[in-house]
Amino acid sequence: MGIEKFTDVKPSEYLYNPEILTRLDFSRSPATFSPKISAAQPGEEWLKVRPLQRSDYDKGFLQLLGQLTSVGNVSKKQFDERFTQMKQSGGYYVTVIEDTRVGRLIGAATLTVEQKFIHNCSLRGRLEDVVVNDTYRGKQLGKLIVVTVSLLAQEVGCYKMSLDCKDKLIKFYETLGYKMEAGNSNAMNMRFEDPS
Ligand SMILES: CC(=O)SCCNC(=O)CCNC(=O)[C@H](O)C(C)(C)COP(=O)(O)OP(=O)(O)OC[C@H]1O[C@@H](n2cnc3c(N)ncnc32)[C@H](O)[C@@H]1OP(=O)(O)O
Repeated sequence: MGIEKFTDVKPSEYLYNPEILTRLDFSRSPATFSPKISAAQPGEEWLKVRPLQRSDYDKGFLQLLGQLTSVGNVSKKQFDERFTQMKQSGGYYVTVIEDTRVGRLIGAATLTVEQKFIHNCSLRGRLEDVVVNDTYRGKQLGKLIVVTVSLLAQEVGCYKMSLDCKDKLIKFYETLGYKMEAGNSNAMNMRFEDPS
């Protein structure tokens, strides 16, 4: 298994430049992998970590997200339009793991990058929509996809990365370098209408 070259698909079909994934240094993460794996070398020949592609509509991307939350009935046209909008606006790093034996997506996580004026026009990352297909869980793929997008945040210049999660996942994220900050770890929401 070698470092992926990403030459099989036209660059325009990727949501972001895939080459950036080959540069991530997994030794910078506090996560422990046993055996050792990384985005470039995910441990099996048939596993590929890569940016979302336009054609992933047909590789079960929305069904995978359906294991995280309600997705609704998104048509191929809607998916295509959203993909184009995300690509044009930049700052959306939807990252997936594919089982190439079956051509299906089995893991996903998103880094979104907010542009700020504060902190000297800084960038802040948010970790969103983390999911691993239930038949593939417990094999380090959750850690792999979260560490991948967290290192990606650092690589693109974010000064911090934040997430919201259920209480039972706090330990999982702590092992990957996320911390509850005393007096500053409350998530609050104002809900408008149910989008699904
Ligand atoms: C920011 C957000 O998006 S939060 C939303 C997170 N996503 C979800 O809840 C969707 C449903 N759940 C999932 O998709 C998966 O269970 C994930 C992504 C949370 C974890 O994926 P997995 O591939 O099973 O994780 P992985 O095998 O890398 O597990 C890493 C460690 O976390 C622990 N862990 C994994 N899932 C959970 C869980 N739900 N609760 C507690 N601990 C967990 C594992 O026991 C493992 O511990 P170990 O390293 O000591 O053995």
